[in-house]
Amino acid sequence: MIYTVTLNPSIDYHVWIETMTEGAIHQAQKEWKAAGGKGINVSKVLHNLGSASVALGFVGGFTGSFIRQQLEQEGIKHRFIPISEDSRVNIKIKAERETDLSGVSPHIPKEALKQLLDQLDQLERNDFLVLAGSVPESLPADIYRLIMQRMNEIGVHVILDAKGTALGNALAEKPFLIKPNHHELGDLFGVSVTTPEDAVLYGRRALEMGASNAIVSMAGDGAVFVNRTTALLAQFPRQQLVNSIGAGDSMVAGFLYAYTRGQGEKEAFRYAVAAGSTTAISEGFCTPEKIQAFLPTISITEL
Ligand SMILES: Nc1ncnc2c1ncn2[C@@H]1O[C@H](COP(=O)(O)OP(=O)(O)O)[C@@H](O)[C@H]1O
Ligand SMILES: O=P(O)(O)OC[C@H]1O[C@](O)(COP(=O)(O)O)[C@@H](O)[C@@H]1O
Repeated sequence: MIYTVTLNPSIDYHVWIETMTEGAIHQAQKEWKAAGGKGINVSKVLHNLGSASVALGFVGGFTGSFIRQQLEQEGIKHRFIPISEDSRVNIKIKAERETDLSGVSPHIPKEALKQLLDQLDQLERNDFLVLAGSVPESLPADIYRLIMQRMNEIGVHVILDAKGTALGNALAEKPFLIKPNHHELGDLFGVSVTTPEDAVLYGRRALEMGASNAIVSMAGDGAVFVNRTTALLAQFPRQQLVNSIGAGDSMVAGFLYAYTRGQGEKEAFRYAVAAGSTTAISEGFCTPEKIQAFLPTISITEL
């Protein structure tokens, strides 16, 4: 079974305005509200592709009720732990460029964390667990590392999509896959990652620190896959970005979908890129049809 953990779910409030002017009152032209947070997005994309998963994490208040309801309406299984404070709202303003405003995280009580750890202790050998997104301040900063230590005892494969210290200190627990974007990978090593060659170099450093596989996404410039034996670059024809939200999460879901259906790393990587890109160039998340149409446009070369 595939499980996703979202420690900090959100309602993503997407709003379209013509021009953003500081200090002005803006009239929205269009809006769209979706249950979000990285693990939840991975569960949504897996569901679109026909793979079941169970979404775990903390939700609370009226915003938490919306998140639960939306997953239930879409037929996505969840075992969220209730908390008393409201889940956050993340605002995505689409004008000439996109501007994001992430809401304040709710407090996660110690008992709620214990409940999550108890749930995770029930996972079974060879399950896949996606740990994705930011860590609320009330949780230990090394929570992903602590969870992974427990998962390693069971034999669960962990996919980690995190940044900063939450990523850095969890690498030693040997995640099966990490998916930093090039900025996040650069931040980890205090450098700037701007070319595929940089992505291979620093992706390999992340492997030396413990990861088994790494996808380094580079937005419209493609993506790099590295493990101990291979380094691949995926490229595709440049297209107009429509929605960057959830593109990275779609990559994680795409890789997992293809890999758990027996595809090798190269084909799973190709599928991941097609999933990420079709989310990025259309409204709403990727679908199997859009992915199938995009796959032949991707070229994969060895670096
Ligand atoms: N303008 C674009 N055109 C096509 N694909 C894109 C574009 N922007 C992003 N993507 C796809 O989404 C993936 C993830 O985007 P990126 O911005 O690197 O990650 P994240 O969303 O995690 O920050 C990229 O590797 C690529 O496949
Ligand atoms: O937990 P974080 O890092 O604040 O990110 C949460 C945000 O990331 C998203 O999951 C989108 O992530 P990506 O664009 O990286 O795929 C949004 O749904 C959510 O608002």
